[in-house]
Amino acid sequence: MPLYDVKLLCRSFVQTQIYLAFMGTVVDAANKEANGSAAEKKTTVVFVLGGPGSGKGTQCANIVQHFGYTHLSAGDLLRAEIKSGSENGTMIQNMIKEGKIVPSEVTIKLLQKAILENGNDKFLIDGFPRNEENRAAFEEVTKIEPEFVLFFDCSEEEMERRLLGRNQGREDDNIETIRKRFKVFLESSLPVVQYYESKGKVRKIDAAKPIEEVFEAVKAVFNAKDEKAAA
Ligand SMILES: Nc1ncnc2c1ncn2[C@@H]1O[C@H](COP(=O)(O)OP(=O)(O)O)[C@@H](O)[C@H]1O
Ligand SMILES: Nc1ccn([C@@H]2O[C@H](COP(=O)(O)OP(=O)(O)O)[C@@H](O)[C@H]2O)c(=O)n1
Ligand SMILES: [Mg+2]
Repeated sequence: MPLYDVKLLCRSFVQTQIYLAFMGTVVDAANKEANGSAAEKKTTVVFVLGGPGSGKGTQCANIVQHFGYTHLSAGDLLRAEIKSGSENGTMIQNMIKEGKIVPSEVTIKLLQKAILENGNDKFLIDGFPRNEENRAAFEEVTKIEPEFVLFFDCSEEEMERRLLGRNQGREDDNIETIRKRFKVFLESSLPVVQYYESKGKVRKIDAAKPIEEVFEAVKAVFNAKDEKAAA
């Protein structure tokens, strides 16, 4: 091969390498964006907390209809993970049956995936954070601070009545597990509500009232947020 052709070949090889290296960087950047943390995507998060049976899921469905949020229930995500046959399935199932809180790492991964896969930018996160570990780890991993915390306040007596009548075939809606869940709520979840209270973020709702009346109070909270944003 003439020397000239060899030089040309070498030059085109080098150019191809530079091009590939450049494209690699572009692809890396695109991947980083796709897999990036939930905070990189501008997200509004409202935590929906309250004891088991206080009406979180019921009211979240109403909020979705009226205010365009996406509802992410930590409990629903964990139950879906059991059904999917994941390697964590048995561990999650055992913890739910005992009313215990699943390690944050597992729940946060599910929440983060759901946020990133969704086109919406505002989320109701229902039943999370349920303890201090949930709260701190979510903040650390996602860097997301909740806009506010909707807290459904209801007596144990009323919550117990509702859970025993829920009829969704849940393995944890039996009196033995319900008592354990109430204990976990008082000992581990209420301190999280108190933490956000100290930051002025809690919007407390009287959840013992009928569904429609509770939703009137919920609407007032979201309307006030929208008015504040428009001002
Ligand atoms: N305000 C309410 N009054 C009476 N029953 C309610 C009320 N809100 C919800 N329920 C019923 O109570 C049960 C528990 O509600 P749910 O929304 O699943 O609560 P949570 O998600 O907080 O456990 C359901 O059967 C639901 O239909
Ligand atoms: N952040 C969370 C939320 C739920 N869970 C588990 O899932 C169970 C059911 O949660 P849920 O939010 O669906 O229950 P409800 O409060 O809606 O009745 C809890 O009792 C926990 O065992 C958890 O481990 N961590
Ligand atoms: Mg629920």
